[in-house]
Amino acid sequence: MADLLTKAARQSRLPGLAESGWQAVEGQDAIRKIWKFKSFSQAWAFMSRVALAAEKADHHPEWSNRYNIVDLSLTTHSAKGLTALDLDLAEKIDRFAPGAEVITDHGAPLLCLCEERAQKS
Ligand SMILES: C[C@H](O)[C@H](O)[C@H]1CNC2=NC(N)=NC(=O)C2=N1
Repeated sequence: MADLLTKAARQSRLPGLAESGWQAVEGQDAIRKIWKFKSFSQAWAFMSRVALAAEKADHHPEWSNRYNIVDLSLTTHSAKGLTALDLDLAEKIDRFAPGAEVITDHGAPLLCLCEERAQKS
């Protein structure tokens, strides 16, 4: 079973992930990132790559998809917190979405493409 991250590992690896948009989840030892893609097709292509990487690593995200938006959290259930498995997968996932907009305000309402279109018309 994977061990919880040591303080040293957190200090060396979390800042780089924070720089790319991963944020701590309140009340939980987990990290979360939200991407906004230009289309559902791009979001789904990203999710397909994430799914394959997750299955290969036998380590799976908690995530949701709303049209062109993907909201994904990582933690290790068996260790009840962050392990190297989460950080390794997060770094891999970052390579799958180079062009997407990263949402940094996790508390703000977020409009998907159809809601944006409805607002304009
Ligand atoms: C049986 C299987 O190895 C475990 O359930 C794995 C699968 N995927 C997992 N994914 C995550 N995120 N945490 C886990 O503890 C975990 N455990």
